[in-house]
Formats: sequence, C-alpha cells, structure tokens
Amino acid sequence: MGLWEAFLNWLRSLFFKQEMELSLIGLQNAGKTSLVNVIATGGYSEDMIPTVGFNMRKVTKGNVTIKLWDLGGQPRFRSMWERYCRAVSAIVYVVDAADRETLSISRSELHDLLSKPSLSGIPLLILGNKIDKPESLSKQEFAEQMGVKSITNREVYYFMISCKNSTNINSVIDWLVKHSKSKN
Ligand SMILES: Nc1nc2c(ncn2[C@@H]2O[C@H](COP(=O)(O)OP(=O)(O)OP(=O)(O)O)[C@@H](O)[C@H]2O)c(=O)[nH]1
Ligand SMILES: [Mg+2]
Repeated sequence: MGLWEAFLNWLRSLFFKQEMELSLIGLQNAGKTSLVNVIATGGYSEDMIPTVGFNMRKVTKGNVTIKLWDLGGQPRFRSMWERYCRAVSAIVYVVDAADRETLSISRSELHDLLSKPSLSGIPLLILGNKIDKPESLSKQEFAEQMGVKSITNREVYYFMISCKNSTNINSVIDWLVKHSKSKN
C-alpha cells in the first residue's frame, strides 16, 4: 500500500469509526442480558442465569463498536447502577412490559437513578420488553406508567420490543448507533 493510500485510510478511520459505551439497567428479569445476546448474536434463550454484579460485552455494528455494561437488576446490585452510568454515551433502561406488578418499582428505580446529578443530560432509551406476551402493555400505557413525559432534562426515547421474537431490535440498534457520536 502506498503512503498516500495509507494516509487516506487512516483519515477515513478517524471519521468513520465510532466507539460508544452503554449501560443496561432495569429490574431483575427485565431481559437485559437477553437483549445483549440478541444484539450480539441474534440468539435467544428461555433459561437465563440472573446476572451477578455485571458483565461487559463488546459488540461491533458497522463502524461502531459498542461496549455494553450489562448490570444485575436484583435489589442488592442496584446501588452500583449509578457508578456504571456516569461515563456512558447513553443509558438503556429495560422494563418487563408484561409484568404489571413490578412496573411501579421499575418506574421509581428509574426516576431515582435519573435524579442523580452525575447522570444529568445523558441520553436515555427506555425499552418495554416482552411484547410477545398477550398481557403486555400498549406503547401508550407503558409511557404513562413509566412517567416518560416527566423526564425533561435529557433526550429520551422509548420503544416496545421483544427479545424473544426480535421485534424492533433493529430500531434499537439504529438509535444506539446514532447516539455513538455524542461521546468523543
Ligand atoms: N416472553 C419473553 N421472555 C423474555 C423476553 N426477553 C427475556 N425474556 C425472559 O426473561 C427472563 C429474564 O431474562 P434476562 O435477560 O436474564 O433478564 P435480566 O434483566 O438480565 O435479569 P438480571 O440479570 O437478573 O438483572 C428469561 O427467562 C428470558 O428468557 C421476551 O422478549 N419475551
Ligand atoms: Mg442479566
């Protein structure tokens, strides 16, 4: 490869390679690890092991390398959430939209997290998962239950998804890739 060509390639890589870091947060059983698997490999399994502490996964989509912090959602791990959200390009909050019993806890944990000054302004993606289940909430009901409208100090977006059926996973990836530019 000629010097000029090498220089051009280097220049291209500067403009087109993006890196981003994300945190996946949400109550236990919401489907965070399932989402990581679906994004990374397209695989889905019913028998999942609850995440103890956290896992880190790196996934490349086109020119974007995404570093994902997949956190445990059980009560004993929730105090770590803030620490893993501080330096990220976006926070992804996953909710089991078919579990009406835990929805209010999920809402209050989300709003608690967003009230931390260290996380102000970080873009947020809220995902209502498990829409393959008949008892799952509609998009509108979900937004109301989660208090989406009251979140005003940052960019917020929400989708209804199913990791099981891969519904709307591409929209999630598109949103994430678009937000990779916010951190440099
Ligand atoms: N029906 C249905 N089940 C799902 C879906 N996504 C995940 N699950 C199931 O929900 C359960 C929990 O999934 P996980 O991905 O382990 O949940 P998690 O949020 O990582 O849980 P913690 O690691 O404990 O915080 C598993 O049995 C999954 O198979 C979905 O879209 N539809
Ligand atoms: Mg998990």
